[in-house]
Amino acid sequence: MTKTSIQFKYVQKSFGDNLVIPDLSFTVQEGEFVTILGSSGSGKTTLLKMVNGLLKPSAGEILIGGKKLADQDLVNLRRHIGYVVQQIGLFPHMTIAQNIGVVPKMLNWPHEKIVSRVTELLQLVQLDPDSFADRYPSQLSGGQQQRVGVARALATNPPYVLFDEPFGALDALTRLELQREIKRIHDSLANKTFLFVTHDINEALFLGQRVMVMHDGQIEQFATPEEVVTHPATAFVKELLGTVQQNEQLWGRAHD
Ligand SMILES: Nc1ncnc2c1ncn2[C@@H]1O[C@H](COP(=O)(O)OP(=O)(O)OP(=O)(O)O)[C@@H](O)[C@H]1O
Repeated sequence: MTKTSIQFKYVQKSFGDNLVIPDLSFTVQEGEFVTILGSSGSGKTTLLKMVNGLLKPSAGEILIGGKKLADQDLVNLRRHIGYVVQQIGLFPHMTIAQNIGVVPKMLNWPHEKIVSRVTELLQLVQLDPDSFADRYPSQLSGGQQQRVGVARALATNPPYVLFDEPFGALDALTRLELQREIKRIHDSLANKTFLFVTHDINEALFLGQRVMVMHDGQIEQFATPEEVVTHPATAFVKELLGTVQQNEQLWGRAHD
């Protein structure tokens, strides 16, 4: 039986007079990989930040694992929610191992447990522990740093992981490689709910078991990639998909 993991009920968010999210309701099931796609300023980051309590809704209710977010201790909640962002913010003066182990250390895990968890996570994100554990962030490529960011977010084995444009700054090939990796990681970890914000339509369609298309703080469509492609629900979704087709046509023409 599927279990509800994250639920928004009539959520509204304003910044001052600016009503960014007028009325948002949706449900994500435990273990789902949901991608959130939308134009710039459509409220995607705001949505993610409301899930981990960095922002509070102006009205409505959010439930995480069936419990009201408003009633939960935020420090404790964030330990159960991994967060990966584009500017991943590794600590420059700490080694890769120390960066990944930062939260376990804060939680007073024994040293041996941290070392074995860091090794396991480096292997999971396909960075050889012998070669990478003792390096510093500046000695890694952008793609490798993002892998460390993913490892760090998974350190305490959180049931929920939020990704905000994690691969946005990477070149196309590295991006493709990391997309495959993140899909493999989701498949290999049981019951982890991933919410993944992206501007990239192909990325959203490739990764998401369901894709949420947002525009002006509202959901235009929330469906499987197949459904989105074959039955775009609104003119906006159609237009968005049209941009990909247009790119493909241009590409085709360039290679005629
Ligand atoms: N802290 C804030 N104070 C005031 N306005 C904000 C704040 N955070 C976001 N906004 C506004 O809310 C709207 C939605 O922003 P948000 O960052 O959620 O969009 P987004 O879909 O993630 O955009 P992008 O794809 O460009 O990152 C924007 O108009 C933004 O200017």
